[in-house]
Amino acid sequence: MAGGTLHRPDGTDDKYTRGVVGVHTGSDAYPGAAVLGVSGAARTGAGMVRYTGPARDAVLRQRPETVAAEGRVQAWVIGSGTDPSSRSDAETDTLRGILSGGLPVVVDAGALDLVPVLRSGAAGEAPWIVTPHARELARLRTAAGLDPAIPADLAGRIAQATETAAALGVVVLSKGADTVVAEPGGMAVTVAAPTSWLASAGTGDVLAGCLGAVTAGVAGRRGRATGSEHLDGARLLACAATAAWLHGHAGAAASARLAGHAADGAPDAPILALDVADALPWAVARALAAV
Ligand SMILES: NC(=O)C1=CN([C@@H]2O[C@H](COP(=O)(O)OP(=O)(O)OC[C@H]3O[C@@H](n4cnc5c(N)ncnc54)[C@H](O)[C@@H]3O)[C@@H](O)[C@H]2O)[C@@H](O)CC1
Ligand SMILES: Nc1ncnc2c1ncn2[C@@H]1O[C@H](COP(=O)(O)OP(=O)(O)O)[C@@H](O)[C@H]1O
Repeated sequence: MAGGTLHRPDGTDDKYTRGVVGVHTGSDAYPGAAVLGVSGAARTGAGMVRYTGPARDAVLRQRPETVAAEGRVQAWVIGSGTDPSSRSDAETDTLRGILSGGLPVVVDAGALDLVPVLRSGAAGEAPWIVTPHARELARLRTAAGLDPAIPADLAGRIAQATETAAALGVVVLSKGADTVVAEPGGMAVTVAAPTSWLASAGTGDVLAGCLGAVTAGVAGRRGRATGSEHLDGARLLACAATAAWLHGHAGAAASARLAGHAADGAPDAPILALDVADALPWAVARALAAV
């Protein structure tokens, strides 16, 4: 699963070959989502996380290694912790600029509304991974002229994600206990979460950051190897599946750790989103050990 998408740095690497993630998320209403996404990206092993959104102070308090300045980026994360109904025109212009920049973009939560607007009638594919939960996917499908009904079973969710990916020309990561990833060419992968303690506020923000880091890393290494950092749908699908796996296993590891590996065998405990971010290095180590 992690073969080709994760990489143990060696003596030839620097922070740019390891991937720079640009995170433009959060708002006055939801600064925590920015902290969670930046933490998810940093803990997945990004070479650098740049943060360009409005929650700078909160982000730097939690993660002082974050670079809060514009500069080179290999993949973006946008939308987490934002509400399109209160977005300013200037902010919409900023998001449109990121989306039209040609780099991979993880599009979450409050930026999802821009995807059908920009992709309707557009030719080819865009290097974007949209990360809706069930209700956000229904909204996205309504805006794209597709049936918004939430499917009753996994087969229906796979068909729905595949259809959405083809219609919009983007990769779709449909969140839930089973995360379904589909790309515009028709390939789809399902990643089952090993724990449902993940169903708590903010874990999706951590996933978006984790996915940004995996994607930036793949783009950075591809750029060094081939001179082009472009990632097609199949590569973006592999990044998304890897991030879903890392996120799920980080959640399970955090849950087991917080249960204290109790002598009576109690295997798991509630987790918070930041616990998931903090356990991501363990999941990366486990995935790399399996390559
Ligand atoms: N600490 C923070 O700052 C956090 C900020 N968050 C942000 O809060 C904003 C609103 O997020 P919401 O997800 O509540 O927004 P939505 O407006 O999409 O969700 C609201 C409604 O959607 C339904 N819904 C939510 N998740 C669902 C699911 N998985 N399946 C089916 N229906 C579902 C529920 O009925 C809920 O009342 C987003 O921008 C998000 O990024 C959240 O991520 C939580 C943590
Ligand atoms: N029942 C569940 N079992 C396992 N994982 C779940 C379950 N429900 C949600 N998740 C995962 O938790 C995360 C929730 O993300 P999201 O709905 O965006 O929440 P938030 O916006 O609060 O971060 C996703 O990664 C999703 O796949």
